[in-house]
Order: sequence, then C-alpha cells, then structure tokens
Amino acid sequence: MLRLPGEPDSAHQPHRAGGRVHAAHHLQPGNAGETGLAGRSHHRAHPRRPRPGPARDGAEPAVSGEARTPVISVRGLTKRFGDKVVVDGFDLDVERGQIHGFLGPNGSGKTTTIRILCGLLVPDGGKGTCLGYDILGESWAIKQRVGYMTQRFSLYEDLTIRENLDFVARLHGLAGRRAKVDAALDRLGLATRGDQLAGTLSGGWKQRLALAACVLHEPDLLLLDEPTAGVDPKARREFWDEIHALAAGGMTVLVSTHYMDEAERCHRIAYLAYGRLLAVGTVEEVVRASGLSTWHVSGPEQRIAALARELEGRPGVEMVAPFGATLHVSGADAARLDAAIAPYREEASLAWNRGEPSLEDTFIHLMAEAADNHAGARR
Ligand SMILES: Nc1ncnc2c1ncn2[C@@H]1O[C@H](COP(=O)(O)OP(=O)(O)OP(=O)(O)O)[C@@H](O)[C@H]1O
Repeated sequence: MLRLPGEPDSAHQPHRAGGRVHAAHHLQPGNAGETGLAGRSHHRAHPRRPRPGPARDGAEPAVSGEARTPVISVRGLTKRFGDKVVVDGFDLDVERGQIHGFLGPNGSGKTTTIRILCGLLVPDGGKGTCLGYDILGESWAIKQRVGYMTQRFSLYEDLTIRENLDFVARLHGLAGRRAKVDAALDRLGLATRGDQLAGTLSGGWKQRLALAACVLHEPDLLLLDEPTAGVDPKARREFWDEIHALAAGGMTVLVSTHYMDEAERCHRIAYLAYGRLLAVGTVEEVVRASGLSTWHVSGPEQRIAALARELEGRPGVEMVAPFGATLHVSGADAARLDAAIAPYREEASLAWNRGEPSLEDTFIHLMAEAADNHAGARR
C-alpha cells in the first residue's frame, strides 16, 4: 500500500495479502510505499550531522556542543480518534545519541505519538520538528531518515533472512546492496544462516532481524515500538546491547517498552497515561520527583501475608507489594505513611528498613494520580 507524504493514516492495522503480512505503515521492510515512492536512489534529505561520542549504558551519552541539538522537539501534540483524545498536549525533547524510553499503560498513546513523530499520522494540534524537519510540512523528509520497527513482526516469513534484507535494501534503493546485506548478516551473527526462512527463527532472532532491517539504510533516528515484547531475557539483553551499540555510533533511539529493566537501560524516559506526559527525565529523576516514601518490611511468611492485608487501605498507605518474604509499603505523604506503620514498628518478628521506591512503584503511583485527575473527564 502506498502512502503519500503527509497522508493521514487510515489503516491502523496491517493488511494481509496472499498470506503475507504487510504493515502498511512500517518504514522497515516496511514502508514499502514510502521507499517505493522514493523509488530513486537513496538520497539523503540532509547531510548526515556529526555523531556524538560513545554512550555509556544507563548514563547520559557523551554528547558535545553541536550534537546537543534536539533530534525530536515537539510541543502540544494532540491527536483525536473520534471524540477520544489519545494524545493530549504532548511535549518532548530528545537529544542526539540518546536512548529515550517511552512508557505507559496499554492505550496511553505511545504508538500514536511515535507515528506522529515519524510523519505517518498528522496531529490535530501541536507543532515541532523531528531531525530538524517540521513534523507537519516535511514528513516526507523525516521518513527518509527514520527506521521504524512496529510492534508486529512485519518481515516476510516465507522469504529467507537474506531475501528479506535484500528486499529492504532494494526498497531503500541502497547502493552496494549485496555488501550491505552481507554486513548486516555478519553483524547479526547469521552469516551462515542467510538461506533460512525468516518464519523459522525464534522470537528473539526475528526481532534482531527486524532491527537489522530497520537500520540497513543507516537512519539517524530509530523508533522502536515494544521491540522485545514476549522475548526471553537473554534475547532481550542481546537486543538491548545492539541498541546501545547503535546509540554509541550516534543513532538516536526512541523505544517504547513495558519492561522496567529496559526502562533502566535508557538515558532518559518519558511516562504517559491517558495521552498525557506525566514524567520525563532520567530514571533517578523520575523516581525522585514522584515524592514517594517506601518502607521494606520482612518477617515470617504468614505474618507478612497478614500484614499486607492489614496495611492495605490504611490512610497514608498507597501501595503494598510483596517481593518474596518482604513487603514494599509506599505512600506519597511520608508523615502519614510513618503514622500508618507506627503500630507495627515495634513488632519483634518484623524488620523495618527505609527503602527506595522502585520505578514500577513510581509508575503505579503516577497512574493512580492520573486516574484521579482524569476521573469524569471525557477521554
Ligand atoms: N487508527 C485508530 N483509530 C481509532 N483509534 C485508535 C487508532 N489508533 C489508536 N487508537 C486508539 O488510541 C488509543 C491509544 O492507542 P496507542 O496504540 O497509541 O496506545 P499505546 O500506548 O501504544 O498502547 P499499547 O501499549 O497497548 O501498545 C487506544 O485507545 C487505541 O485504541
């Protein structure tokens, strides 16, 4: 399916043809329409800009002066589907070479925002730039320089690994196609398995292949929509090592995820709920800004289970979460939380320690606050 620059997205779901899945919107093997339209040789819409120095895993990337130009800078993005506001006054700045995590509950507007950023959806309000191009008027140029990996595996399962990569290279009109495909296979560690059907790969390998396809044209910005959903921990770790290697080479990455360990591997994160940005910053900044206080209490298993029930719902106690034989007890008002647990502090079988709220605690707290604020609001 061809999509013209700036054309609104009418097909949210990929369509099937001849048993193959075609993600109408993807820019990986994906945006066949886009690249097909480009049809021409792969030309850069703008000269490649300087890339920053290597990023350290989990730390701010080492970026110098000019490289600090934002790759994404948007203000007030708004998108409605019918009478439902799914992206609501969204602001974001992402610097070059950063891995920026995008988190939020199902339906919070992450995919919709990603699709606006790469020019596949036209927002109803707001403005901004992506890779220095206007997201409203220059989506065509943005599409050329972005790699977008959709939630659904959208390569051809009945083509081999090599054929898939070759197909993507053709779509992008890449010069030196064979060498680029060989290099991608090498990098993937699949040089000897190029003739294997993509459909026979495990989930983790499929995702790595999809990532390789996404970066074949060396985009400046990589948009990854839940790329490791359902993938086992080892494969997820390898996938993230690859993301870090790409960022160290200067690629900027915006990645949506539901996994807390993945959020912690990002330089910065943004948390959305009901289409609104509720928190943004490093993991430490987001946790600190939540203002949550947390106690960890451990003791005999049965006592801990009973204590969880007793604490649940007490004024000042927002969350009670068991982790094995330890409970994490949190609340936003430290004095009220302390008062709530005071009757139990002297109990001989219990050991109380002040703890750090986890990122998960922080998100649940943010979500609960957002639900309160939005109760009754028309979404
Ligand atoms: N093309 C569309 N037409 C109508 N509604 C849509 C369309 N695309 C998304 N939505 C709705 O917009 C809301 C936000 O969806 P979106 O996919 O952006 O959320 P998400 O945060 O990515 O969710 P998930 O984590 O489940 O992927 C959802 O309620 C979804 O059903």
